[in-house]
Amino acid sequence: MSASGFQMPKPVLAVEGLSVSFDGFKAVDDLNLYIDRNEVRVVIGPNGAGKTTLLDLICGKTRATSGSIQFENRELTKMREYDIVRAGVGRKFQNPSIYENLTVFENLEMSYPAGRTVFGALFFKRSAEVLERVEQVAREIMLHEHLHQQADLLSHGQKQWLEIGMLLMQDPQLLMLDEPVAGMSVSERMATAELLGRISQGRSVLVIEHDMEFVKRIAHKVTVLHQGRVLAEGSMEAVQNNPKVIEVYLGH
Ligand SMILES: Nc1ncnc2c1ncn2[C@@H]1O[C@H](COP(=O)(O)OP(=O)(O)OP(=O)(O)O)[C@@H](O)[C@H]1O
Repeated sequence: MSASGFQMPKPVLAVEGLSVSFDGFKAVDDLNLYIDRNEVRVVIGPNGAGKTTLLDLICGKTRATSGSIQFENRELTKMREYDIVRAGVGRKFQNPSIYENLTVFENLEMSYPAGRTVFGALFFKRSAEVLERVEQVAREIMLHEHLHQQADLLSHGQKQWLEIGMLLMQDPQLLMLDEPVAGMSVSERMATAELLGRISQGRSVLVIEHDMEFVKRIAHKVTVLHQGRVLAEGSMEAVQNNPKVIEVYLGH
């Protein structure tokens, strides 16, 4: 606490001294990263910098060799993948994993957390609460007019939004997205930038992205990874003008 008694809000995610080695090769090397609520953080860096591995570590897919990942006062490095999801961490991979033969509505509905008991999961009903949540999320992801459309008929961008919607059904406090606009049209990119701005309200969003125009549009702060370490961090402008970043990444 400072002399004035003002206390900085604690970051939602605090990654400290995080390392992972694969056969002696350090893919992530003594990494520190802090993300606040309402923040959209973008991680950039050359191929092999450790970006995907960082997300794998946070969601429990890969186990850290050392270091800690504190998420809302819970230590994620000791938790199973499933429990990390339940703790409020959602992750979208590059390829959408929606059910193509189901409607938008059904895809969203089945992503609603089905209650805490086995009984709740088995006798899950279309309660008013679920309906309301589906409609709310569908509006958020711009698919409310497509609720009863089969998912395979959606555009590539709409499929990506649907998957984001499926994650939002669980109301994660941290949402991680790996190259969310890959393959999208210009107008879909613009709409996705606005979508990310909306969904960061009240939560934290961590994005891996190579498209610098898109990064500029969405990032509150940018972290540049290089060889598993943080090379630079700050505003897009500061990072873009950083000679070390230009040398290893942006100058190519
Ligand atoms: N399970 C694994 N076993 C061995 N090596 C791995 C494993 N996962 C990642 N690596 C290595 O770790 C390094 C970092 O990979 P990572 O995929 O995290 O990079 P990235 O920054 O996401 O790159 P890209 O932009 O190409 O996706 C690479 O050299 C990769 O080959």
